[in-house]
Amino acid sequence: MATSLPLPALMIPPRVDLDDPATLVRGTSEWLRRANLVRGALEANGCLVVRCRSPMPPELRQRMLEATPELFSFRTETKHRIGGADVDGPYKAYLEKRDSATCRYEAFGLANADAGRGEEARKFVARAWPLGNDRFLETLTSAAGEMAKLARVILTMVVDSYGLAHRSDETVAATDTNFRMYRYDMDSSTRTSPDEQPALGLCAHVDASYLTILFQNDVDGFEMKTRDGGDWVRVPLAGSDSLLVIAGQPLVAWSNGKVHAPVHRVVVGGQEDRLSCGVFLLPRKDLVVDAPPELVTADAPRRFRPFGYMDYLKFKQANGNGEDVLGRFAGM
Ligand SMILES: O=C(O)CCC(=O)C(=O)O
Ligand SMILES: [Fe+2]
Repeated sequence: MATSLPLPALMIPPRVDLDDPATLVRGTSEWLRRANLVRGALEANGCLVVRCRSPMPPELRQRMLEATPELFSFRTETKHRIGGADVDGPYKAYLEKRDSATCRYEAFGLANADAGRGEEARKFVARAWPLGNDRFLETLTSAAGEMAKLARVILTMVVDSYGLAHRSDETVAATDTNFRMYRYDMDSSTRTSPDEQPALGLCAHVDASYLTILFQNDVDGFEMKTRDGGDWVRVPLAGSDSLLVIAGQPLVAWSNGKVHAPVHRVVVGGQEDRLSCGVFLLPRKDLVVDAPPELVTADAPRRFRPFGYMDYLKFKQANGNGEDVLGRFAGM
């Protein structure tokens, strides 16, 4: 007989309406009001939902999610070839984790799909479909590009909201993006039986991005810890016109500890694959991550030493994914 599964408490993140950031004019009181809401949410629990139909329309999300199963249906060797050369750091070009009871997902990553003339996306699609797949290419280029745009708008809002509008452009310019597509696989070999506990799809971790923005199909499973600790809480699906925004540790360091980067994980256990996509807005590889002098004051003494982003990634890879990793690496 099926046992009832313990359901985690729900955590409803604050929602901020950024329905069309293009109509939000930087520097206006309306821009600043919403920027303050975004920053407040990132400081409180490192997490918010943004309502956004442009630049990332629901229709494009839908198209992207519908396109990914075809990509995941290639043979494993082909998937590694499609992924291309591994990029440095945690965001591998193609990653498969299904070997243990603790993780079961696979993901494709695409660095800077929005840069230049979309060369990276074109190469990616050509590796998968040597004869071309214009529809997939268009979907991938648009989705990755629009998500990157949105992530940069949100980072601009955060920096502006600290009263540091004069630093926003340089901060945002010194970023890379990585667009990722995930499948939490519920195929017959890994499917949980009805009386089995839900399994971890993605282990508990903190993100190595400034910001991560996610959307998914209608299979939930995203769980996090709030700033005050305690049990895991489940974040409900954001809804078809909304996206989930999470802060990562580089933003904690940049904000001198004001922003919180939540530990989060994905729990799966239903009968249906969970598909998700997201953009990671990352400090550029050569960047020294440091809090701006305005955020280091007598009342808020320096929390972290300046550090090279790549050095942080290497440390994180070697020393685990926990919340304490930034403090151990760069804490003062
Ligand atoms: O798939 C998801 O919803 C979460 C992915 C995630 O947390 C990550 O890759 O860092
Ligand atoms: Fe994450």
